[in-house]
Amino acid sequence: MRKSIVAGNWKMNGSRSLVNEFFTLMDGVNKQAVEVVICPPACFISDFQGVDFALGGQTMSELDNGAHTGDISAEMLLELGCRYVIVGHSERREDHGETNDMVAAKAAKALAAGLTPIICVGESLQTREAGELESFIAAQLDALTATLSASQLAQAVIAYEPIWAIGTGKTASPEQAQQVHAFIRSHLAAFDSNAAASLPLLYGGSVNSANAQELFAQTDIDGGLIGGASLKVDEFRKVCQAAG
Ligand SMILES: O=C(CO)COP(=O)(O)O
Repeated sequence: MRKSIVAGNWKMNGSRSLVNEFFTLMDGVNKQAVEVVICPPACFISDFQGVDFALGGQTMSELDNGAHTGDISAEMLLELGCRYVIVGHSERREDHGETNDMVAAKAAKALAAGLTPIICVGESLQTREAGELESFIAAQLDALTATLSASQLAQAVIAYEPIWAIGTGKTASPEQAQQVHAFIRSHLAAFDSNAAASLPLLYGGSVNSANAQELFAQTDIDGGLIGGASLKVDEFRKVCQAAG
């Protein structure tokens, strides 16, 4: 049985008062059935001390330390109590020029340090309409399998986030999402069938309490990576409940 995971990516949103509202998040959520993760801006991570859900960073450096202004290391995230870190979000790829190889290096560094990377992949509308969806995602996955061992891959999480569905209110249909998740799993199976079968695959892109249940019910969808709907505690709790 693969683990169900619902991760909230706050992006560059939130405040200390929003953090305080999230101390009740797990009321009525079945903790045995779903692993809940909040990835706030790094400056708020330590304000979550004592919560009964997991914490994650939104990005990290592939380097250990040094003269890299503004960056944060795996060790620092661990020291703040994180167990997860998002790597390769399309917004990082676009805003900060992160390449497939850089994302793979970050994932490898996270795993070596003992963090679970939530590795994001996903295509733009232009790529999808050009019929290049599978080759585009295959290239993103191939960079990972060129860098990670099979046992490392088995400890990672992959999130499929079609760029055209992020923050647009335009969710992939459950069938569209399932189709890509099945492709990801079968592509990774050529590298290592055990890792491909056991790896949690999350869907992200305009998930909310109204559509979560149907998405999470798909065979190869093991939970979600949630943006906008993770900023309201009542709404996010319902999304977590839909996975458990
Ligand atoms: O990018 C996302 C999560 O990482 C998805 O964002 P939305 O849920 O706001 O579409």
